[in-house]
Amino acid sequence: MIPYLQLLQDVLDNGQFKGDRTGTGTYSVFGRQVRYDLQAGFPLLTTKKLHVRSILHELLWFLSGDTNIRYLKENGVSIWDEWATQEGELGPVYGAQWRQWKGEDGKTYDQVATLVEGLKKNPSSRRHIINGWNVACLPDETKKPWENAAAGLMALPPCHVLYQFYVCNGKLSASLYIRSNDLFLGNPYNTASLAFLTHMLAQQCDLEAGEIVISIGDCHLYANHLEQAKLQLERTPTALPKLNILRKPDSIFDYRFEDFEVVGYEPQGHISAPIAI
Ligand SMILES: Nc1nc(=O)c2c([nH]1)NC[C@@H]1CN(c3ccc(C(=O)N[C@@H](CCC(=O)O)C(=O)O)cc3)CN21
Ligand SMILES: O=c1ccn([C@H]2C[C@H](O)[C@@H](COP(=O)(O)O)O2)c(=O)[nH]1
Repeated sequence: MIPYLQLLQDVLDNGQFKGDRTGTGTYSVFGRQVRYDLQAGFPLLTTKKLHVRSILHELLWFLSGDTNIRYLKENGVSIWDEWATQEGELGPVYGAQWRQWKGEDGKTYDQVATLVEGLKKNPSSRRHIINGWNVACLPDETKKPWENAAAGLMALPPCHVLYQFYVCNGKLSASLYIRSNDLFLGNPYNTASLAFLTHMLAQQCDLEAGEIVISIGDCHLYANHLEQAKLQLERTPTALPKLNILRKPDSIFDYRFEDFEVVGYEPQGHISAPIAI
């Protein structure tokens, strides 16, 4: 996970301070790219312990098209609690746009099903995209996330906005644009989630997993994460774990939590950091 640690150092060295929506303040750089070869190991941070359960359940929840935190809470995952309404609603966030993008004609579009079909039938295509940025559903910036959700708008606009997939020489690679990235808390989740998704899609399409490439717009460290970032940089990264998927489900929508086994994940201790809401 050297590219991640280099990015942390980059932001510590070059980040400019600016205020932000949450009132916390961040140090940021604009426009960065990191890449990981999935054949070299599964990209989980070893310089702090990540809650892999949360990452995997969140991805399965996105893929199911669900936008209520009930499923996450039933599985002990609390990472979306702060943005939801009392009823657990987040409005039409990722799951809704991925699986039920609403067209003007009342028709809904399943971008994930279309993606898998396209990867299988027309692998050389340059149009393998999932896009979360549905302008009609963006929140009213003057309202709180849960107020927007209650009004049927997204609680937060998507951060991991645009996914593109690429098939070459029997390998599936993925590129993700993240418009705004919380480098200490969000980025490690986004990286591992993209890696899980790429392995799942590769399995469904009888391909090997290739590379993941992450391009970041506003790449920031919250002002109250600086000490944690420095502590992590004092640590030496160790060998990456390996992902085993224990069966081949019938479709991309049939994966269960128990199907995944991460072998050899031996991270250093967890480093806690406050989340900016
Ligand atoms: N400020 C901010 N950063 C984010 O990364 C973020 C948001 N907001 N809002 C929406 C989602 C929710 N995500 C989150 C939310 C919380 C954690 C977090 O607190 N992680 C802890 C462990 C918590 C757990 O997994 O139970 C960590 O130490 O990684 C991570 C990602 C990513 N997103
Ligand atoms: O997957 C995610 C989701 C969210 N984030 C971070 C990036 C920002 O710190 C906040 C969102 O605030 P905005 O004002 O909407 O940019 O959440 C992330 O890193 N990854």
